[in-house]
Amino acid sequence: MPTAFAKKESLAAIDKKFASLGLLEDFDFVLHLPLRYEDETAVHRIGSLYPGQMAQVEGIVRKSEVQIRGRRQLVATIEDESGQLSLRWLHFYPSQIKAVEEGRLIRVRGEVRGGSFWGFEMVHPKVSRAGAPLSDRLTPVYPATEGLNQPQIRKAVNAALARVRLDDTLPEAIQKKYHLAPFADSIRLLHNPPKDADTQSLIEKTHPAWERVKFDELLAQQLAMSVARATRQNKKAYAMKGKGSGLVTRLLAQVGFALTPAQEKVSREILTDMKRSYPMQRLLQGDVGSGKTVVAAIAAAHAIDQGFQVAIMAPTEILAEQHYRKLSAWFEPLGIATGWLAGSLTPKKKQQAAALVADGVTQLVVGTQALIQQHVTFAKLGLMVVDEQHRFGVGQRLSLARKGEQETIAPHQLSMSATPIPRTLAMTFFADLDVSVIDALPPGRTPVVTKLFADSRRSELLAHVHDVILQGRQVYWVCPLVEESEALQLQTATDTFDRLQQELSGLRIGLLHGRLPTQEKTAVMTAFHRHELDLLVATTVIEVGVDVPNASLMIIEHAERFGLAQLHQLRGRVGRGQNESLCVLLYMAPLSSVATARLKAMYETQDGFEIARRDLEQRGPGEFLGLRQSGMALLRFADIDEDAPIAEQARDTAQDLQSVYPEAAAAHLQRWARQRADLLRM
Ligand SMILES: Nc1ncnc2c1ncn2[C@@H]1O[C@H](COP(=O)(O)OP(=O)(O)OP(=O)(O)O)[C@@H](O)[C@H]1O
Repeated sequence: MPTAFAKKESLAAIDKKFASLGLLEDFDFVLHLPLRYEDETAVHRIGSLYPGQMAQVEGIVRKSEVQIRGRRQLVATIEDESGQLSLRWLHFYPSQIKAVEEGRLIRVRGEVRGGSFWGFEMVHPKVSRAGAPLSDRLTPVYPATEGLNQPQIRKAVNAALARVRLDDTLPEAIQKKYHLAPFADSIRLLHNPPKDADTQSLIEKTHPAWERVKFDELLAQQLAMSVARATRQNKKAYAMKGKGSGLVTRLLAQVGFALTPAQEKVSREILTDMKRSYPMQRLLQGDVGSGKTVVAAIAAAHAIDQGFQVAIMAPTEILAEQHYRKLSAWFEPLGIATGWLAGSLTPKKKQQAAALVADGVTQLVVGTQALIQQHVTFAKLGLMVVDEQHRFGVGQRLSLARKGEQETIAPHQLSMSATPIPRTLAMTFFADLDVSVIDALPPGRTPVVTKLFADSRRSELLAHVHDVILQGRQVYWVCPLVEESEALQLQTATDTFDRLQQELSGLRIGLLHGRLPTQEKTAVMTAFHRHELDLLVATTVIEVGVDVPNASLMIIEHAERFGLAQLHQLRGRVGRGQNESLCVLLYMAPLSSVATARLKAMYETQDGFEIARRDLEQRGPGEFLGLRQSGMALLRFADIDEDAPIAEQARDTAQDLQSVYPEAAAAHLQRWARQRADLLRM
């Protein structure tokens, strides 16, 4: 009896371990696909080994001894007719010493390392009897966890495979169209590769069976996004259809310029959304300096005019502060109560600001993520504008989504981004959003001239800086990016500042970097805005959104260290006024070919979409969209970079399925998205 009891106990413990891997139901096991495969189907010749290879060889033990080299270790050498291989164990039992006694013929398996003077070696290889029958198929290796071994997982997977039906969710027509392997065959093959399977393509995940699985996963993602969209359309929002008092018109008179046709078009799209009784979820894209702020202000004016509150959130205080400055200058004279809520406020001030928001006194509140903290409540939030949403972390985005959901009536949401996302990519990865694009710059902009300068021409450049400042303009000097170390980055910024103060004595120079206390940051930025500073030495904190039209010269030091999108954003800080502007990319020769291509792109074009296209070419969508850092890449099998073509097919298929085979779409989503629906929605 005690043994049976113990067995039962341990089964429960194993189930718990499986559960920790997300394996609860049969289908979870079915989709628990191998991480990789081990190839135990062949014995390699020692002479053919290469470093990094997982290999299996047979040979005679020529030498075997326990050595004390720093620590006690068992070292052996085996030999076949093609060469010799060293074996080493740092932990070993007496039985292992015996297993590699000199003169024995053994089989070993492990990773080939080294290539030193002594040749290749294997550390802690598995030893078995030479001449034992070879496996006739690849051995799957599954994602595991502490306390679960491969045979246990294999057994559980195969048991699940025997129980479930692996019906194909995809209609035959679709399978044919994209030459997809059947689902059931693919799954069985991946768990138990047959003898004649193409080993290489299984290991590299290019086998048709893998392609089918990736296709299905990406399809599920696409379907989930479109379900998210449908769900949103079933939610309630305030339909802002009233006539209002003409606040939008008064705002437009206040801003002092006429909208461009592009701004008019996107404003119309946004206002149309806000008149609907389900929440808007629109992404407003516009190249740097294209004038997104005024469009957000129009949306805000429309909501406020109908009695709603508006929140505008930006990822950094500098950016939020600037929005606040601009929007309050527009709205306050019109009698609209604006508020400011950011982390740097004293607790008391924060509380006061939050109380005014909660009471509905504040009509327009601007701030950072402090706006979505739990204790902040709104009397009647009608519109939430989020600038540069992709810069917020996943957690913040989730709480943003939830903030809306808590209310029975969700606010309309407008996201803004200065990263032009190529259309196919946007359709693939933001399929649940509507997208508006401001595709032309405001009039009267003189294009920024971009010049490449080798660092050796620095003194020439300093003379030019002097001239520009004497003409009453302002200058940005962007410090080199030091990605590896924030401390070093800071040091570089301070050094540059000190050096420029000497080189350009008599000029008013300020320093702005991420580590400054917020109040100082604000003070420096305000001084630059008011033209109390001539030159601003800055790190990339100024990358997004900073808008000082009088600044007409930008110098980017060590431009070769920056990414293309980043250079474009930085350059966008100048050329915002009437003055002719210049952006100087200072580089340190010699340049790598990638850096040359990047700088050349900057020199050749100013079109954000073209730059984005080239950036995408160089970096791939994962890096481009920042999905890796943001944790948005929630795919288990597909890779958004390598499998982008499959993602596009999946996107088209999702549309086909929903319109022609809605049942198949539902079944597919059910199969894949059961535990992931919450995450996929992001
Ligand atoms: N229609 C227009 N006519 C003239 N000037 C405009 C117009 N629209 C916007 N501007 C001005 O252009 C500048 C850039 O606008 P804004 O700051 O809104 O750009 P943005 O799209 O937010 O760019 P970024 O992403 O770089 O912050 C501002 O100084 C703004 O006042």
